[in-house]
Amino acid sequence: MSQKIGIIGAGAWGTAMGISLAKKGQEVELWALEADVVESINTVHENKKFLPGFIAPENLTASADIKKVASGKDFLILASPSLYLARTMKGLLDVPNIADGSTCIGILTKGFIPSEGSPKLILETLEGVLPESYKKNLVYIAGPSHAEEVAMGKVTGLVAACENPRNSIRFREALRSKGLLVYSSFDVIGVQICAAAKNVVAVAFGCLDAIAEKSDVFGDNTESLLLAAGLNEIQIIGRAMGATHPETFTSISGVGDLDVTCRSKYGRNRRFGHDIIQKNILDKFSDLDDLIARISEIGYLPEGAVACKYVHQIAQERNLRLPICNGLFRILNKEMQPAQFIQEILDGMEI
Ligand SMILES: NC(=O)C1=CN([C@@H]2O[C@H](COP(=O)(O)OP(=O)(O)OC[C@H]3O[C@@H](n4cnc5c(N)ncnc54)[C@H](O)[C@@H]3O)[C@@H](O)[C@H]2O)C=CC1
Ligand SMILES: O=C(CO)COP(=O)(O)O
Repeated sequence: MSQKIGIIGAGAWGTAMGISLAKKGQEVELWALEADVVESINTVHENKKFLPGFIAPENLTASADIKKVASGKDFLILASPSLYLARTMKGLLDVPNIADGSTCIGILTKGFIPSEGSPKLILETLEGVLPESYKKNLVYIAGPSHAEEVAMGKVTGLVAACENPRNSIRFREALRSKGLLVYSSFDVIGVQICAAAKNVVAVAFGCLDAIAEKSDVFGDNTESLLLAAGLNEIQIIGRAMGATHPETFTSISGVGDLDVTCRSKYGRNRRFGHDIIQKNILDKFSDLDDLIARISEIGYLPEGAVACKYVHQIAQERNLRLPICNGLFRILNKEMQPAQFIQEILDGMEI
């Protein structure tokens, strides 16, 4: 039976998910901030700005009216970048099917949300904003899933994490197709940490990858060393923040997503690491706060740069030893030259 699905955020990932769902026959409406994105999806069935080259079925439509997109939907999928997610959600609280809790909500965003105290996880933040009935009922969806490959229908595995198994199963059934395999998890904290922190490691990986291209000292072996040490740091953060299932880190949402984000040609965090070394992209920013405030000037979205600020704060507050994440923080904050970076983190990391 066709279900009504709204997607908030027509970037590459929201659009690719919309294409996948529409191909399944679901009725999908996408909210786009940009008028030209609405226009291009509704006329030529392509998101020319964020996912060019992929044609959507006609049952995927777009609108600039966010409340209309959220209204009357069985499922609502949030796909905004972490910087805008909480603000965007607050604009939807008076939509009747959200106010009464009848729409099942899933989140695709990867990152942390700043707060007055310690940075928060996404579900924790949204639970603080949404009606009480959404507590323990939001579904967090992550895994190794570059938008381009999902839009192509390449076989992809996702994890739907929720403390209420009824909701993860509802999302699993709604999303799954021949190309999209969806598994359930109860470890909402572990899956969120993996999704946010792997982006930080992937920026560091991109730096190493660019350095290794011209190096007699670093190569593929060194990259695997960084990847394994990065997974170790992700586990340290996860354990400190309350991940409940150790196997999350070795699942597709852990090592799987870390691997694809570090190694895929589509990876933007990896690309950002490359651009730090090859294009001196940090030259135009004074420090990490300046970079985050002007992130759109990069021209693509490296969530790992934003998450790095919050991982650093969490590490300081909880006294966590994270040489890769903290080393990258010092680079992005202009406290250390990229050239020093790799050797320093290799000297300091533990596997
Ligand atoms: N692209 C991918 O392959 C995947 C992305 N994700 C995650 O999905 C989230 C969204 O990423 P993408 O779709 O790739 O983004 P994108 O880089 O393709 O698009 C940027 C998005 O930001 C929105 N935006 C810009 N300024 C805004 C504002 N002031 N208020 C609200 N929205 C604003 C744009 O409308 C657009 O939807 C991120 O957290 C990302 O880590 C997760 C898995 C895969
Ligand atoms: O989360 C992703 C893949 O699972 C996307 O990673 P990038 O943002 O680095 O492209």
